[in-house]
Amino acid sequence: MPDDLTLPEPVGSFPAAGQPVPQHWSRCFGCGDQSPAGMSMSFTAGEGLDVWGRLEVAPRYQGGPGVIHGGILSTAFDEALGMVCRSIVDGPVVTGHLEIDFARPIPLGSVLEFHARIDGSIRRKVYASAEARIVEGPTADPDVVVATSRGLFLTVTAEHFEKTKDFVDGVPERPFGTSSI
Ligand SMILES: CCCCCCCC(=O)SCCNC(=O)CCNC(=O)[C@H](O)C(C)(C)COP(=O)(O)OP(=O)(O)OC[C@H]1O[C@@H](n2cnc3c(N)ncnc32)[C@H](O)[C@@H]1OP(=O)(O)O
Repeated sequence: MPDDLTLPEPVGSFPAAGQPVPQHWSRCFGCGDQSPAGMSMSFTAGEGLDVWGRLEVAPRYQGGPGVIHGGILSTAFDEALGMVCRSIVDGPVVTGHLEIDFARPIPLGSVLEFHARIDGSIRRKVYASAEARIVEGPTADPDVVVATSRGLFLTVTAEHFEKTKDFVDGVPERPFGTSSI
């Protein structure tokens, strides 16, 4: 992480603490309510430049026997880190770099809570980090961090999605948020 990062003020469009952070795109696999095969993650604004996220670990997310697939967990972190970028960016962002540390097995049937925060930004780059805890399920322990993540997100303009908008899956009824097409 660069050592000349700054911590901007929150943007006016970001919800107040404790309020839901809306999906950024209804067809998003991570958070969209028009993505039937998706993960339906939900998010709440934190007290500062942070968000809380929730994922129910469905049986279809299985990787090894009885545990979440690492790619699913990575997707959840991608979503959580992208969501927290909305606290300081009033426009689309995309993932440039994503790191995950898998600390503990996560059984199917768990409910994961994610806490993501802004570490700083410079130019178009936003650095964010997050951790996950199991808050419901067979091995729930809110004091144990089961995985952590760091990511770099780049602000982009609407033109970023221009080349792919013809490939949108379905007709979105509710296009809104930072990466609406
Ligand atoms: C609310 C939103 C929630 C979203 C959740 C889900 C998010 C996603 O999954 S998005 C999908 C996955 N990501 C993508 O498809 C992005 C694909 N990649 C790209 O389009 C491009 O590489 C992109 C936009 C990231 C960067 O390209 P470009 O805009 O040309 O940036 P570029 O000018 O090269 O670099 C800008 C800066 O970022 C840095 N940078 C770019 N990529 C990286 C990288 N991978 N690692 C480190 N630094 C990088 C550059 O070094 C440069 O830094 P500096 O300002 O210090 O010179």
